[in-house]
Amino acid sequence: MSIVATGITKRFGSFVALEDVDLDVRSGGLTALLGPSGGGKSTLLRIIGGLEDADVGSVRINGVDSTRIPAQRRNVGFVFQHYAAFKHMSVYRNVAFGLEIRKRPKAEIRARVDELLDLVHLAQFADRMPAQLSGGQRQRMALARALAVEPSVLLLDEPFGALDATVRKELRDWLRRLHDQVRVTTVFVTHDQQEALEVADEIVVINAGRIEQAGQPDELYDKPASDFVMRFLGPVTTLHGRLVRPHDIEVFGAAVEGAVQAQVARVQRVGFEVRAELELAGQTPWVQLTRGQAEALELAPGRGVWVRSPR
Ligand SMILES: Nc1ncnc2c1ncn2[C@@H]1O[C@H](COP(=O)(O)OP(=O)(O)OP(=O)(O)O)[C@@H](O)[C@H]1O
Repeated sequence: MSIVATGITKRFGSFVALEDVDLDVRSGGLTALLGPSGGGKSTLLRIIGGLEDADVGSVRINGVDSTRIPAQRRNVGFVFQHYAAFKHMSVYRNVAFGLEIRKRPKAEIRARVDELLDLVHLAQFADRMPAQLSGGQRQRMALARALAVEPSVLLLDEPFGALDATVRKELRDWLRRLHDQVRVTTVFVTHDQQEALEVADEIVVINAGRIEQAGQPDELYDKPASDFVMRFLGPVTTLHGRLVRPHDIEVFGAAVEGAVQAQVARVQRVGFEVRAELELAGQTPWVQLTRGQAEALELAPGRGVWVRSPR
């Protein structure tokens, strides 16, 4: 089920939240809307889902013009950062809810809910109440509930935003695997570039109401269309007046062709990597090396090295 949003403009009073935005999400993909806070990601997601109306523009879901179709009839599943579970219902009933109000046969509901609880690894918690789950388990329940009614598209707004770093990391791996299994067209909002790079097939970078660039993760990382995208997707430093990735700078212990001499100002170890701040003709670029590279170069403050910028 593809999603095509065309010429979307949305204002709140005189504030322009989205300006003439075009988005094309292919069927079965996992697409991240990535960008800084306030850029318009959630607004775009809400417009796709029908929770918000665009002032101008249209939304087509699987070829059908959905612009005027209310949210309940768009057949989309939503998961938000702070998921509103039914507190007085068990995990099982929370997941079954959408099917029960659609008056599906009991046996069918049971089979579907069991299958979903297996899928989100919550089968053993079916009888618990939401308050007895961890944050990560609750978000998995939310995913199961959203998937229960077989939505044509799944819209996730910072689904792991409220969880700590370790659980976030676990859930991203899990979401990737889950998506490989169910293949439902999914759009998720995140401001975390690592999350987008690890999980998404396609990343759409949104800033100040506009799309900066859309493409596959590697494409955006290797060929950013603007300094903004380059900065947003990973660490950068300036060498010879040009924005480059610190790990793309080559460092040598002796003069080689195309390299210029610099002096090591500071060396910092961060886990498995080493960052060295250099002094080079009044500039202070920094480079990122492996521990092995740093040891081979005997990197230490005051040492002279030769650096070559990436092509
Ligand atoms: N209902 C509203 N009324 C007024 N302004 C709004 C409304 N909803 C959103 N905005 C404004 O529109 C802009 C875009 O908001 P949006 O939530 O889409 O951004 P975002 O990129 O998702 O950011 P975040 O990650 O912080 O949620 C923000 O400046 C926000 O304050």
